[in-house]
Amino acid sequence: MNFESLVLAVSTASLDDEPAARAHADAIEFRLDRADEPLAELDAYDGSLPILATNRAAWEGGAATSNETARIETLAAATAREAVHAVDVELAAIRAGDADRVLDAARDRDVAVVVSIHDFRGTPRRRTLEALLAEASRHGDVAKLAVTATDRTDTLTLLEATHDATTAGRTVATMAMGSIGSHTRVVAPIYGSHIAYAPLDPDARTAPGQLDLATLSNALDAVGLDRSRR
Ligand SMILES: O=C1C[C@@](O)(C(=O)O)C[C@@H](O)[C@@H]1O
Repeated sequence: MNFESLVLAVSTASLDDEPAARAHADAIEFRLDRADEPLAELDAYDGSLPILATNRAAWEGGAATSNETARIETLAAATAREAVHAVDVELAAIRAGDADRVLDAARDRDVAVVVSIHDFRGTPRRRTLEALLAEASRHGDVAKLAVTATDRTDTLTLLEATHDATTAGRTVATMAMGSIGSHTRVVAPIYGSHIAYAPLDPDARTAPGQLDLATLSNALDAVGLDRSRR
């Protein structure tokens, strides 16, 4: 997965979405936490899109119900599958000292690490966002920050933090969740966000305010963004 340009990832609980997503997506974000048999699905996968594996903890808005050790172990096991080019690990899990297994496995197998932060309540101030992106950058290849916008000032704060982090040489992925933040899914990549997420179907959103895959893909192309597979 080439994070030098923008990666549009279709977010999904099923790898069966790959053929339909291929026309628009550069990668699959496979939500292991939403799948019944994620490792078996990975074993059976024969699609062409590279996979970013996410096993989102319930405490970070995900559906993983296993204990933390098992959750991280599943993610570490995913790094052994050839199609898995990147894994998503929460900054909070790294801070807690729970993520070493997956960080080590990813390093050994040359799998990229996306270090993620989600704020489902609001948008902290710009300096806090910059500090979070700087901290996440120290642990992985991409620092990902999803905040919740409750007014337009929040979206501007997110875009400024994205621009500052990019100017400082960090590789980031950012978005403002919620309907007010929807447009940041198109605009944040202009300011340096390197991953955009979209469900194949609007009904299968994995976060509030997401645009569907075809809509986001067309919008990103319309504003002239350089995409990783194109
Ligand atoms: O962290 C992210 C970003 C996201 O929350 C979004 O807002 O698009 C969607 C999630 O599937 C993904 O893991």
